[in-house]
Amino acid sequence: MKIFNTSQIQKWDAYTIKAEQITSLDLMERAATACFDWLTEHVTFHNRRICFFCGVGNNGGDGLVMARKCLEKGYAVSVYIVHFSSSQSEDFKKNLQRLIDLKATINHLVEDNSSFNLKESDLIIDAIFGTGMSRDISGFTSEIIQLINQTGKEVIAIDMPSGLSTSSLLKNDGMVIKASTTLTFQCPKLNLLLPDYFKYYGEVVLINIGLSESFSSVEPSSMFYVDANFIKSFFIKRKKFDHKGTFGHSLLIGGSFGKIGAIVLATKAAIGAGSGLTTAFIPKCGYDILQTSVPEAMVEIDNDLELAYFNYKVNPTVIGLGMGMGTSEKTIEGFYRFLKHNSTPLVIDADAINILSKKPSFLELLPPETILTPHPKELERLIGKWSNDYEKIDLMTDFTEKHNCILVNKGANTLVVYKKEKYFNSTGNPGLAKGGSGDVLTGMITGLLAQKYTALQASILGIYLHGKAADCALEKGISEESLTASDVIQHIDNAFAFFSSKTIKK
Ligand SMILES: NC(=O)C1=CN([C@@H]2O[C@H](COP(=O)(O)OP(=O)(O)OC[C@H]3O[C@@H](n4cnc5c(N)ncnc54)[C@H](OP(=O)(O)O)[C@@H]3O)[C@@H](O)[C@H]2O)[C@@H](O)CC1
Ligand SMILES: Nc1ncnc2c1ncn2[C@@H]1O[C@H](COP(=O)(O)OP(=O)(O)O)[C@@H](O)[C@H]1O
Ligand SMILES: [K+]
Repeated sequence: MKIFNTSQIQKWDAYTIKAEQITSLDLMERAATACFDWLTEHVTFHNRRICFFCGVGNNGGDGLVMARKCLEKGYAVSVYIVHFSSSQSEDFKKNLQRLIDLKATINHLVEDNSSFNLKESDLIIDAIFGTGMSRDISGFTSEIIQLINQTGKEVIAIDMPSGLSTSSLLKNDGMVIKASTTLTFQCPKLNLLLPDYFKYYGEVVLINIGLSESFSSVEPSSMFYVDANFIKSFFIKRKKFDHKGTFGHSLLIGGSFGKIGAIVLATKAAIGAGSGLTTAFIPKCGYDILQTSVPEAMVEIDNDLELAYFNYKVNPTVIGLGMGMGTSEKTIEGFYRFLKHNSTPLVIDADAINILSKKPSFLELLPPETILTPHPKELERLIGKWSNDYEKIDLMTDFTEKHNCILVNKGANTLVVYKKEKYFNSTGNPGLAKGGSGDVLTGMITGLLAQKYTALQASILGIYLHGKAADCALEKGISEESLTASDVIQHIDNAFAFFSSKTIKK
């Protein structure tokens, strides 16, 4: 799914209105009804008042429609109109009249009279500003936002938490509604994916309001939300006469004394992701462990306790390396010699990234489109510090352009950057925040790259399937707390089941 900015969203709304021959009022009714339906499924109305804080633009209009729907159901409702401007949108005015016709009590919040009283059990709906927020909020509107935040009550934001733009840096931290949930229309917005603003948007729910697909398929964007449909657009199904040679040979290089588990996990994950043949190249001390725990893999050995010579014999299609590798002098020297002679596509993780950070000259030796999978700390060592997410994305862009590589910044909504293109993951959960999860991801990406995927496709498919496998594990009853990296590997088949034609039901 493409990620659009405010002006593109406005164009999308207008295009849909024209294509479907509906009015903007109809579209507002549709959007607000979808939010109301979500509320009725997810919120308890018993012994509770729903307080709608509405601006005077179309976002406020959405709030008014929802308030009307609540009143029609007999729910307790209070409506507060925040008069931040003397001009009101036409659809706002029409919906205000419909609410007045229902004899609803409307509270008007203006510069000199902006106080309101909330009760303990009140639920707040934030419909002050949506995608039309175009400048810093000031005056009594900012006071209202601060007062709402101070109540500490549950807030559900409509489209955007008021005060947060769709896709520009927030200059005035603190002047934004802190929502526990944001019901955003049709597609995610950049600012609803960035870690910096999580404290404002909370859980993000995509509300389908039926905007025209023909618009989104032609409107250009360099930012994408990686969901199932996106994966389907390039997923390769297996054919009857395919054989193990069709799916490449993955070589996983890593491990050191005490960290053989990392390479075991990565090797299993490469096999689980569909690698045709898989070899692990490890220090001698891990030989029995690997042969016993991953009988499907071949094993070659290096020095006793750590990697030093990188003298494997196989001729792989792709190499994934760094997991549990350590950063001893001997390993660094061996890694350098390896890079000097290697031309096989690479997936680089963990200690191998740390070595590249220590020895930036090694970066020149990477083959084109090498995939690097740093977690935030490893990323910082590699590209330097950033003061906000926008700066981080700029630094990542520059780095990938300079070194012709792909960066996979791991975490919630893992971000893949390849030059101007940005891909945000939609799958995964905090159960993945545990040692070993990243080793599984590297193994999966390596196994996918060994097949017929491009480096960018393998990265995107890898992050999606990895997160999806973790989500499937939770659906099977495993808790976020107890989820292990091995559970993720065991559920890779469930993740594939969404795309693959033949699946095994567990
Ligand atoms: N279009 C459609 O068909 C549909 C739209 N939908 C809904 O509409 C929302 C977008 O509505 P919107 O464009 O009216 O913008 P909104 O966020 O309500 O605010 C606009 C007002 O705020 C003002 N303003 C801005 N910044 C300000 C500031 N800092 N301080 C003070 N004022 C400020 C701005 O003034 P201006 O910049 O024009 O001077 C203008 O008056 C969207 O999020 C969704 O909820 C859905 O119903 C689906 C169909
Ligand atoms: N809160 C979270 N939500 C979703 N995914 C997460 C979260 N925390 C971590 N992950 C995922 O778990 C993996 C952790 O990788 P990493 O930090 O390298 O772990 P390790 O090195 O211990 O294996 C990454 O794929 C990351 O995207
Ligand atoms: K809002």
